[in-house]
Amino acid sequence: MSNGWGYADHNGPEKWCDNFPIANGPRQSPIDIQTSGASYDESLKALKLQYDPSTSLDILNNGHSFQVTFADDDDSSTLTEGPISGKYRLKQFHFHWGASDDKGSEHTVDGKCYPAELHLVHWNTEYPSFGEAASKPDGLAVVGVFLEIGADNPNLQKLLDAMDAIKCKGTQTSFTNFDPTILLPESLDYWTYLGSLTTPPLHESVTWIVCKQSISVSSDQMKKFRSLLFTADDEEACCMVNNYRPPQPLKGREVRASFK
Ligand SMILES: NS(=O)(=O)c1ccc(NC(=S)OCCc2ccsc2)cc1
Ligand SMILES: [Zn+2]
Repeated sequence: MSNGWGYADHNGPEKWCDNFPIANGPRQSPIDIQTSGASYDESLKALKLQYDPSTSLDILNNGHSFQVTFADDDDSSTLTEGPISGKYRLKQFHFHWGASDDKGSEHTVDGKCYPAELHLVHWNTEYPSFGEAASKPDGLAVVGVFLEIGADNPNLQKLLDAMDAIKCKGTQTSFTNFDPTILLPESLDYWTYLGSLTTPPLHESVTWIVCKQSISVSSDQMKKFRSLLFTADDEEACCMVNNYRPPQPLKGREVRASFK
């Protein structure tokens, strides 16, 4: 059985450098965002997220998280402005979460962990495809949104309802007419820095855009995330929890804030 990467002791973040030496590179993600070290940059524009719900295709358990994939063969769902130049197309969104409500996010803020983090993954249309863009220094832009324990979030319900159909690794189901805009917080104030994919292949190709404001999720809704499995239906069941990489060294990078 291939010993692919994962989040267990034998194949987790501390072992990724064995097969992906960039894991110890100069611009790895996530990071701890130390708010006192973030500098306000008045030249940063507001994020412009324009998503067409008809581009949502399906929801997949890929054995590391669950992701909703979007048609990206035209500019129907894009990210522009913000810290980036040009136009980036939405490819997919997914989440990272913990085994309990006290952990689960990848980025942290002054050492604070959140129970989950949403990543909206976009690729630079300067390049012909996601796969081409994924290895370029300006190839990707990921918008990160923290989930914080509070009231039930009705905007997560369609995702939660689909989870019964994608319990095991490799399962997927149609997931159409979904507008990811409903997952964004009211304020789009953000921190931004140059980083990487937070899972192998860990390409240092991501402009990270982390929203300051979180969205809510209830403890019960988090339990539904934790009902997913890392494993396929013919394997011993292993709950999909703690699928997050811990913060990585900043190595002198600048973190800018779009807000005072
Ligand atoms: N957690 S993350 O947002 O940094 C993030 C986003 C995408 C991916 N990887 C994807 S979508 O890979 C698709 C396969 C691929 C193709 C070229 S490089 C990887 C990994 C981590
Ligand atoms: Zn992610």
